[in-house]
Amino acid sequence: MKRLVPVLKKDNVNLELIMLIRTILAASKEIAFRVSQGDLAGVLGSTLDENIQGEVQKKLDVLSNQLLKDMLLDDDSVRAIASEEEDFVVAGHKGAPYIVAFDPLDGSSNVDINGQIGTIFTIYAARDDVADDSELQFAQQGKDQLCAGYVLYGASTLLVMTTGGPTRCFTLDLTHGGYLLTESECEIPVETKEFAVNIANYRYWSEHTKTYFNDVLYASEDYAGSSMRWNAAMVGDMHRIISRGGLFLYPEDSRPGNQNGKIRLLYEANPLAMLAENAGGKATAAGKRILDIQPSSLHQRVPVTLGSVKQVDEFNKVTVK
Ligand SMILES: O=P(O)(O)OC[C@H]1O[C@](O)(COP(=O)(O)O)[C@@H](O)[C@@H]1O
Ligand SMILES: [Mg+2]
Ligand SMILES: [Mg+2]
Repeated sequence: MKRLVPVLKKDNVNLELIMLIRTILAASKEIAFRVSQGDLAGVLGSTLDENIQGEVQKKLDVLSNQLLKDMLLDDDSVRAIASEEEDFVVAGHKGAPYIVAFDPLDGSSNVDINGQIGTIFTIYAARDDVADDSELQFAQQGKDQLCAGYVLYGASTLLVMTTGGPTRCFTLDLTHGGYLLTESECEIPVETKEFAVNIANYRYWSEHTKTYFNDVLYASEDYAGSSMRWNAAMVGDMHRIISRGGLFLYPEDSRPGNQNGKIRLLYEANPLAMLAENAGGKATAAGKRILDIQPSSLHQRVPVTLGSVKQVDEFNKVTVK
């Protein structure tokens, strides 16, 4: 089985970027260990604090954020970082080449039930035309990501990553502690009958979104025999789609603050959109290619339609007017 670094070298990834990726993965191994210890290490449960999104932070949200933040700010190739759990951009090393954004723990509501959780990350080139700690560092379109990936803390710890080429899957080998290549080129089937959505939100959806469910998913013969899955962790739903196809939906809805849904552009939608596209899938927001969206704020949300090309197109045909 091929190890991570030789694979990245063969992909012509420069050494400095390889070293930065290794920093992120070193933090992910520490998080994987803490997650596996669960109550033994007292890491389950919530804190009394809220993040800028108004979400009560889990202890593991805070712990995984601190691990990534400390290791990244210790890396002298990092100019700045942004995180779901940090209100603002945190400056790193002056003149350094890269900036990193991350969702330290995706699927937080699964922490206390031993459900699927993960870490999502993305790397861009640092901008020299704005201040190191300016939000504008991260006002870059998703198509300019240098690297995007997630680590899934499931039965096995998996890394799914692209550096602009194929989306590849690596498995953490606990015997020597390294990630080994287990899927060289992930491919999302163009057409499937599986979809992922929190159906409990139906009442808050737009008429167009309801029409897609009523007329397409529930009524059309094409979807007879289809099945629904919802992991309550986008990384988990994403990994199923990377593995066997399907559609992930988090539409906008009428609840306060959800006019653009729940998923954050910078450290959730953009990295997963790049992985999906490089695996032959598609990722849109209200019909627009997510990777073409010009970001306007650090924690902005976008409605997400991601997965098998045929299903994404069908959803947009019905819902985008
Ligand atoms: O609670 P809901 O509405 O089902 O939302 C679940 C979604 O929220 C998220 O958990 C948000 O991410 P965080 O856990 O990182 O806050 C997604 O992973 C998941 O797809
Ligand atoms: Mg998340
Ligand atoms: Mg999170």
